[in-house]
Amino acid sequence: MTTSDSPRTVLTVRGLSKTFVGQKALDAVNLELRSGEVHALLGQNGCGKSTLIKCLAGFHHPDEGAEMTLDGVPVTLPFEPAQAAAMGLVFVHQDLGLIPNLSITENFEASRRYGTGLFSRIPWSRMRENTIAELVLLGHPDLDPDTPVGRLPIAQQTIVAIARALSSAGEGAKILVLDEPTAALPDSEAELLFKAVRRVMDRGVAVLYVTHKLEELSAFADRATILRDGRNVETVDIADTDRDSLVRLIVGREVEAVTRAHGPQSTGRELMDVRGISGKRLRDVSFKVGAGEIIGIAGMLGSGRSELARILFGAQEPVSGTISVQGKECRFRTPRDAVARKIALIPENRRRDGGVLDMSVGENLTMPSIGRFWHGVRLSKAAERQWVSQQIRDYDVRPASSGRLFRVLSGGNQQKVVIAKWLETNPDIVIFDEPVQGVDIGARAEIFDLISSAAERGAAVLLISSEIEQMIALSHRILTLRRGRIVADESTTGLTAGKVTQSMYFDGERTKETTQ
Ligand SMILES: Nc1ncnc2c1ncn2[C@@H]1O[C@H](COP(=O)(O)OP(=O)(O)OP(=O)(O)O)[C@@H](O)[C@H]1O
Repeated sequence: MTTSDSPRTVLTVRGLSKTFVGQKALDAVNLELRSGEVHALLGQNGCGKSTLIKCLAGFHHPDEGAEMTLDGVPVTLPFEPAQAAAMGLVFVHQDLGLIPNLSITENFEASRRYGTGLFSRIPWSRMRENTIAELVLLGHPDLDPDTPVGRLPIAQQTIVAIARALSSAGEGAKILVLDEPTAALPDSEAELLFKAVRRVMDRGVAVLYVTHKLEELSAFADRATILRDGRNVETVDIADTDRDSLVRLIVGREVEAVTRAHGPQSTGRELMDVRGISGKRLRDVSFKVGAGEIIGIAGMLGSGRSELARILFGAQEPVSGTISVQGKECRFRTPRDAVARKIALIPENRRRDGGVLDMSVGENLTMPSIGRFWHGVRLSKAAERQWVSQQIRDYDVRPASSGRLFRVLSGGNQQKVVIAKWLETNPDIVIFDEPVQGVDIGARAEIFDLISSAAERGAAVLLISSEIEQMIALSHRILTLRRGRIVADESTTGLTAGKVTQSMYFDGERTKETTQ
């Protein structure tokens, strides 16, 4: 807590339940937020964090019987999103909702006037001044309000989204809710965001902060409320609670920290040879990967990591260079070509690229493996059902229901479905792009096991991740990309996260965002 005033209770929520068809997502949840605190909301995937936030935002209406006060005054439930904003509750979701081609000022204005005659008779100079004022309050006088937001690094885009949300609050912001703002940020950029949020706390705003990254909490959060299966477990002071205790409260059992999980080194059988690949960002990228080998790929956002994944999976054609699989040169025009060569990609953006939102969990799981249930001209529905139930159990997808739409699964459970669906095709080469983004502390360990087992089974694994320490723990080698080029290719024996981070950023001239 950094504010000098003694904290007051800003928000109380008592007995809040939310029932969806066939499922109680929240069961009599209580929450109390104080002015000037960062209050973490923690829990496993599917425990109800987003549902609670959406109830606070007026997006979901809670079941009858809940009570809420704001600054001691009872709030009439349910309310609509516009009322939430007018009461001073502001939200920054993982999808920041910014329009990349518009300037910072235009993004501020777009959110304010959305639906009421966009850009008609706008006093631009005043708008620009207001935008600058809001950015200055967050400690960013350096941000030019005329810059298109798509050109900013993600940390600064998040700061713009926070500034915009704060500026949109009717009576002034009382509560800022941040839903996993660091999920897509490399650890090295998170501090920039924390600094901005500390300034928000200094204004006496209560910050409700959802994260799965427990290591962030000690430097940043004051208290945490932990949910499990839609119910309160406990509210704790972070300063008095060590990491192991937090994990126990979240998961309900001990979870081993990631150990160095290297299985046997490459068997020496080369599976893929990438030579001189260039693309929009990539420049002359070459490497080989063998059966049983895990290669970690490090790099800042924009370094070309995800472009590399797309090219190797046939989702983008390279400008030049060759890809050979098991000694045979291949030209991938579409992902179908790559799948035919037994390549799988677990993509970064699972909602957009990973699963079909309006198909069921079962249909998503069987999509790439459907061939195994055809016996001649007959599709064995019973065998398919049995297989789907088995996958749901093996990958611990919650709730364990094959008929549920992929769209309504929590983020981490969507990720488990996408991983299951691809690993069950028995790929020779698997590319994981940020596989544990948004995944809870218990399921992370399971996903790391799945990555190791894929290599132990003889697959070649490419692991793109912003979590450098864990990537070193799992991989045999790390390739570091900077501005589209491989700048380091190192064995992980004795390699430190500091050294990798330095290669990611440092080329004599530190990038602007890391020096502020
Ligand atoms: N619109 C909906 N219809 C039906 N069920 C839903 C809906 N939205 C959420 N759920 C269910 O409610 C439960 C809580 O989901 P929620 O998204 O709140 O979890 P979460 O704690 O935010 O998870 P994560 O950490 O993975 O984001 C889940 O079982 C989810 O499937």
